[in-house]
Amino acid sequence: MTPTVEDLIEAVVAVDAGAADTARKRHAILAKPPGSLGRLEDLGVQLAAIAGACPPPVPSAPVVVVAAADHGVHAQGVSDWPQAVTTAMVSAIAAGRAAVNAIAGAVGARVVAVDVGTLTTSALPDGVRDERVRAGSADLAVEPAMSLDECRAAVAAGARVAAALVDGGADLLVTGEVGIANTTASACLLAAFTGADPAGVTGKGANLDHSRTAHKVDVVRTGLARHGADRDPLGTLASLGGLEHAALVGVMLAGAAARVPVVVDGVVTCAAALAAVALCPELAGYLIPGHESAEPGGRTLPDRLNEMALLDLRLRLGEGTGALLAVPLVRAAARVLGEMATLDEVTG
Ligand SMILES: Cc1cc2ncn([C@H]3O[C@H](COP(=O)(O)O)[C@@H](O)[C@H]3O)c2cc1C
Ligand SMILES: O=C(O)c1cccnc1
Repeated sequence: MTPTVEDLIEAVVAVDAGAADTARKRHAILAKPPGSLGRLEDLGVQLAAIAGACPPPVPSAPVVVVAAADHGVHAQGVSDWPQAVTTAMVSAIAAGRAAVNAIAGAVGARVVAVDVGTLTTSALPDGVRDERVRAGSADLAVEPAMSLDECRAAVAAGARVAAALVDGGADLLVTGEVGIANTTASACLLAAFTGADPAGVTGKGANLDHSRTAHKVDVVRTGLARHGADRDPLGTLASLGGLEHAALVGVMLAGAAARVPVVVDGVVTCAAALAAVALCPELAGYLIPGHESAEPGGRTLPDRLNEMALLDLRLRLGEGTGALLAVPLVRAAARVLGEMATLDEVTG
């Protein structure tokens, strides 16, 4: 039976403060000046807290889940790309030819594409999981992007995929997405969940012409105004988010429920992460901000987690590319705790 959103939230337990403490103490006695591995030390502590063990396991089977969906808000002229590009990119990913595939290959991660709601009605390419809830979300500027039931179905779809991957041995989940116009929906979620002014979290996405960025901000304002301020997190996600955002919320919740770390990518996955943390505050301990997107909302999740992102490479693509590049850092942080000698051991 597919778990409900409430079941998923309930299944996430707080990370282990005792294991975190053990990791902090270990860092203090390893053969290095205490604190000298900086952000990597905090990451090691987080991995220990997630696993409930120090040293934490070194992830050996990372999987990037690329959730794909189309967006009705495209009708407002917020992206310079036709919606057909979403489906084209799903095919490219299935064929192993997208940026996410190249980078996943470089860091030893598996790529799993999940179609939660493209406009395509024909058969999906081999290897793409068909979890389509509906053919694209509605235009958030004029009506709720999804019904609550559709939103719940998309969360459940993502959770199903993540649970199956973890059952199959995945020990690090990496979030990715494609969906033309999804930076508009993301800006709505970022503004709704942080209280930021839309102008501060809305950017050019996939190179929207500069002259139309102000219009994109207006569309985000319209969506926020139409949605109302007093909705609960699931209502906010349904009204303003995309099907891929909802599916990624499910991936994050199911990953955390299985005590698997989840690496978050750029602004689109950050928007999903903020929705997920609003639904389930305990989830925050399982999220690793992989990189800081060059989009204006790039700092929202790191700020919410009170932690710097692992990388800043001026990336602004999505697909999971930035989060994947952080995978070697996650492995390194675990290896430091598991493999280094103590200062006493080396000085005899
Ligand atoms: C060829 C291509 C490949 C992509 N891969 C990721 N995105 C990224 O850009 C899109 C969001 O930007 P906007 O909101 O401006 O439409 C999403 O598909 C996102 O994953 C792409 C965009 C394009 C054009
Ligand atoms: O940071 C991102 O996730 C991003 C930026 C631009 C376009 N698509 C995604």
